[in-house]
Amino acid sequence: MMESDDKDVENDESLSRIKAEIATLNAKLNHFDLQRRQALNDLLDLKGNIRVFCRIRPILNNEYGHFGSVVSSDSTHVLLKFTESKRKYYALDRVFTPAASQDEVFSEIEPLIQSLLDGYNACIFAYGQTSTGKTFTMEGTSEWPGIVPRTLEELFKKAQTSQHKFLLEFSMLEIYMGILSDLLSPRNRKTTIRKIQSLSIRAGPDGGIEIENLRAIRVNDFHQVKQLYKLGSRRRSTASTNANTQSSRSHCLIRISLTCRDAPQRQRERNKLWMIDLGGSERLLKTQASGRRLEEGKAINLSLSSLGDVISALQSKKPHIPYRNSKLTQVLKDSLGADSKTLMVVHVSPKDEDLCETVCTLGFATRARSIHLAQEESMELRLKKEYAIVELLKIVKQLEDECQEIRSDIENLYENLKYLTNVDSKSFNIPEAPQYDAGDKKPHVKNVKATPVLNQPRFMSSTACSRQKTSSLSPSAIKKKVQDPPVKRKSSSVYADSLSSPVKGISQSGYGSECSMSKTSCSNWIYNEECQSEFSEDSSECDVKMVVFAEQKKLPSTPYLSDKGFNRFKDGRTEKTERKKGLNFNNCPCPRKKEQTAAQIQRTKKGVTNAVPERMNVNKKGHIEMSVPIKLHAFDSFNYNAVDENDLNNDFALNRVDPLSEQEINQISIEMGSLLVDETQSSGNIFLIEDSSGRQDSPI
Ligand SMILES: Nc1ncnc2c1ncn2[C@@H]1O[C@H](COP(=O)(O)OP(=O)(O)OP(=O)(O)O)[C@@H](O)[C@H]1O
Repeated sequence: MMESDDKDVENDESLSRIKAEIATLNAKLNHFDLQRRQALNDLLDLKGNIRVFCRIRPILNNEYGHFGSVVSSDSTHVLLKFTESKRKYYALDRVFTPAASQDEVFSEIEPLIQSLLDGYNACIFAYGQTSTGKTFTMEGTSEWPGIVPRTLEELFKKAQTSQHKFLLEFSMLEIYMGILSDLLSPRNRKTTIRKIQSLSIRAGPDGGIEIENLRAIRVNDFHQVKQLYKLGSRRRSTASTNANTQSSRSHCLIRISLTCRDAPQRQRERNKLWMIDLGGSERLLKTQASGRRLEEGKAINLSLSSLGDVISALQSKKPHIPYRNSKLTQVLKDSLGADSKTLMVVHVSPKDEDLCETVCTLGFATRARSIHLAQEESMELRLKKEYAIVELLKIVKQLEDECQEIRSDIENLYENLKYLTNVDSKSFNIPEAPQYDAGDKKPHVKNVKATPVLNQPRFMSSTACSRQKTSSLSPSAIKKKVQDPPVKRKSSSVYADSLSSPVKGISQSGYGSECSMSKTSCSNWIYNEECQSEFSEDSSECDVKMVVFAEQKKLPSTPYLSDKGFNRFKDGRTEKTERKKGLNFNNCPCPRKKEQTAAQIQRTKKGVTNAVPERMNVNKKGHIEMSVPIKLHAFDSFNYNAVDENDLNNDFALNRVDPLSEQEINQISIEMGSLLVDETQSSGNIFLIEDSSGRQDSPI
């Protein structure tokens, strides 16, 4: 008897000891997690809250013509070769060559995911001329999944291993000719765009933006979200155009809302990520679009122009941000600017004949990065910034490892509890975590040699002493040090690469001839001889005229570049070509806007806003959707717009998607011409259709 009592006491003591240890570790975890969060945010701030990448599309198998005028001169510059002597460099945050894999592109997106879990809003855009690979980058293929599926998968992985509970909701909508429609709403096969309810936008009680009646479907795992994404993608409006047989005719917006109630240290309780495959910018004259395609093109161009206006106004910290100019910018109002992170991947074509559109796209990209800031930044400051980024990356990695180690220690202790008591250890009441006193146990950032990102002269590299000094700084101190250089002071979100001479040298390039284009990008940028562009807030449709600049200075040649392009013929032969004296710029747009009368502006605006679309999901033949064999899954509830308070704190990780039984599936007629949610049969359930036809176009 005595022996058993002794054992009980011993057991109790062990239990209390383990519980106390768990509490201490929890406190330690919170402490390090907070530091990691701070370091990551500093890192992203330093990189810039609005980052712009460029992806050059590879030459496709069936493509022929002249190539070679668009090259990436290094990892942050694109070079356009207009003629032998006329070239222009564009600086971006990162340039992806035609050979870049989806993995490489995603590696730039990944840090953002942790930031999302930390409560920051984020937007990822794919921008570019039609057929340059926006959908490929965002959606990808089953073999090469793009940013959206990868981000969703990673987000779930991270949310599941986090010590906090997250509620994730998925929404998908498109903006087609100014009409907002829910891509996940229940529809029957005969639903046309006329019948689709156009969603309205309003300001929420907390000042955020709310889209009325947009479904926010709770998702518990990647499989669920994958089904929804597939459904929404199929419903998107696409059509065959001269430029692309499967051209997206709308902006497709995916929204993931994250809610976390048990992490007061998060930036906000509810935040969101937008992933947006923008409609392709087009030169309407070149595509020779007419009728509906023309109207679609105009609507896309108009809203892209408004997006450019907003990003530019945010970058230059204007007091007025013109969000109201388009539905697209209205929807994104609370997710652009402030502490939100924005990533824009602009896409360009490798073809010489698309060079004019490429100029426009890169003009848009440069504006989004805010060129005036780039010009102000000195080489010294840039080097400091690069160095600080390397240091912060190390700190973030170290803190992440630290947190991971603590998490596994906690898991082990819970296992011990379970062993001692034979009860599910998570149901134990662990005391409130005491404040963790870091003392001198703060994660020590080793004195790491700076890896110069640029080839800097030796005299500019840091000394052992200065490295020692910098490494011992806290993340915020590192950021501050870079932010507050002795000469100039600027805010963290506006760091942009400064460029040495080539940019200015080339800026006086002379390429000209009169031309006309849609206003999407070029018309809003008026280049002067310094290549400083002024921005026009007028987003109306207009023609533009080419300006002839003074003869440019000869550029120093770079080892990366070849003056030869090449032709690819229909029969597959290729031939190297000397660069011609000048490319044919007939009908080429140039970045100067032609004066427009008020009446003209009014007329064009009217033309766009009055257009009423007749159908949605139009396929090549003009039909809605297509017929495919399907499998059905049921979701437990469809209308998740209002989230139940109690649900938030309960089992987030439950798998709530139950496949329907064979019998149920048989009961449902699946001989339909579209992927639809049949309202008559659903009785509150959503039926998701999985394509079992082996089609290769689904992303995941
Ligand atoms: N990086 C790439 N690697 C391989 N193929 C690519 C790549 N980028 C684009 N493509 C291919 O180019 C074609 C056009 O791409 P996509 O449809 O993604 O263009 P888009 O910019 O979305 O066009 P739109 O604006 O008209 O919808 C597709 O066949 C796509 O598979």
